[in-house]
Amino acid sequence: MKDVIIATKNRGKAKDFETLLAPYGVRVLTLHDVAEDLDVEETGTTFRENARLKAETVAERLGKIVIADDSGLAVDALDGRPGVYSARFSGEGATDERNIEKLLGELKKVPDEERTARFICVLAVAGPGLETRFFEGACEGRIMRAPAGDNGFGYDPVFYVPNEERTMAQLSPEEKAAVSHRGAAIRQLEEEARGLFGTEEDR
Ligand SMILES: O=P(O)(O)OP(=O)(O)OP(=O)(O)OC[C@H]1O[C@@H](n2cnc3c(O)ncnc32)[C@H](O)[C@@H]1O
Ligand SMILES: [Mg+2]
Repeated sequence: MKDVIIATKNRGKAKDFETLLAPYGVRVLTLHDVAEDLDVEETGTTFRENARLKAETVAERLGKIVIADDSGLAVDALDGRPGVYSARFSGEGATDERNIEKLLGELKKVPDEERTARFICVLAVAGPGLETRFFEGACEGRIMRAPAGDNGFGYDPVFYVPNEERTMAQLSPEEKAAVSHRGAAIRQLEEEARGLFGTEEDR
């Protein structure tokens, strides 16, 4: 079975990738499996810069092809915040719960029709002798007034997906894969980088 290395320590993201890559019959490995000690500082100011930093640092260390995911939530009423700072929105020791609490607090006075937002995902693929390539996906939605649903991670419980009439956390993993920013980015990658997950015969 072919291994696909995702340069992440986020177990929620890793689960998303397992669902997304299930059709390819590959095994998803994360930093927890291949380089637990490695902590890449996300010093960039764009998703692209941070995705590049994570992918290239880990690819260099391992001497293998690596995919990194830098993603986040852009809220229109907050001029695109928290954006690249989504994971660290509530500061030191941020958790998904505290990030959601801060977000709902900042949006308290924002009326329903102005609560539009999007999830953004940039994937970087890096490897020895390869020029790093980028693939992007987005998912449009609205920020709820209270969390709903237990699936997913991060801001999923407060991210309402209009076409599904539910929050991202109320979707099954397969349903999320079909509509999410991460799903869109992976499909882009699949289209442009055929063979990365193995040939037809390998599957
Ligand atoms: O850097 P790695 O180790 O991959 O893990 P991370 O959680 O720090 O990942 P990012 O730096 O890319 O920050 C992304 C944050 O954006 C949010 N986010 C991204 N994708 C999401 C999704 O599918 N559902 C909910 N929240 C998401 C969530 O808060 C993430 O922690
Ligand atoms: Mg991170």
